Amino acid sequence: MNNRFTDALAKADRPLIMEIKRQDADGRDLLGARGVAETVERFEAAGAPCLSVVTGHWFGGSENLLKDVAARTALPLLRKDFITNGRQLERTRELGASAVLLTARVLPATALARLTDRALELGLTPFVEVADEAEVALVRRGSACVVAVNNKDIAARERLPGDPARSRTLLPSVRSTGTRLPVSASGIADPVTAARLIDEGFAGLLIGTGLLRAPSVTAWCAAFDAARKVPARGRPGD
Ligand SMILES: O=P(O)(O)OC[C@@H](O)[C@@H](O)c1c[nH]c2ccccc12
Repeated sequence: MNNRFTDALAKADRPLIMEIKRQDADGRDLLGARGVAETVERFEAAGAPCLSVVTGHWFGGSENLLKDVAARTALPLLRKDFITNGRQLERTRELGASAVLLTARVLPATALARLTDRALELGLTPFVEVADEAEVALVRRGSACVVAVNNKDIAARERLPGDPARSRTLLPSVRSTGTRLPVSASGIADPVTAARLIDEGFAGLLIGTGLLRAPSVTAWCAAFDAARKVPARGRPGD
């Protein structure tokens, strides 16, 4: 099985899944003059272990964006979209991703189970996003998945601010799914909040807007490293 995404995240000193997203949920541009090429370079230079690419049209994404990013980097890629069928999973692999978002909030339980199995069959890591206890209970084959708590509400199209307290509350049950990679996702902009989530036991964080709007990704990461109680080993640039 292809575990490139999970291996890279598990080994990372700075376990930040940096996200490339064209627009926020209100249609405001997030890439600016930098465009895709420079954004990928900035994230790679900051030592990202893997990247997330939003192909969902709510956020200005497309399959071409994933193709474009895959052509520019060898880092493992997560595709973020609203996946509902097996054909989209096959396409995700063809486009060069090694992990795929499955959103518990928008999928019937049977579909979530079927898509988890199919993703694993195809060698894709399911990145299962949950927002409450009932959704955590739907996760299957957790030990083969990344299980991520979404701090924002996808049903409100992520227009409301995120609340990292949701991640804290759900961490014990997320762990009980068997995942070795609990992740906190969305609405994390401040490096000190990010550091606390890692100190509290999250194996990774998924950050889009916060890093895309940061004047310097390197400076953001330095502030994150400095705020961590357990320092990262052998950081790039040390
Ligand atoms: O930009 P943020 O607040 O850091 O959020 C990132 C990510 O979690 C968000 O883009 C996202 C969460 N669920 C999704 C579903 C589809 C597309 C995108 C998403």
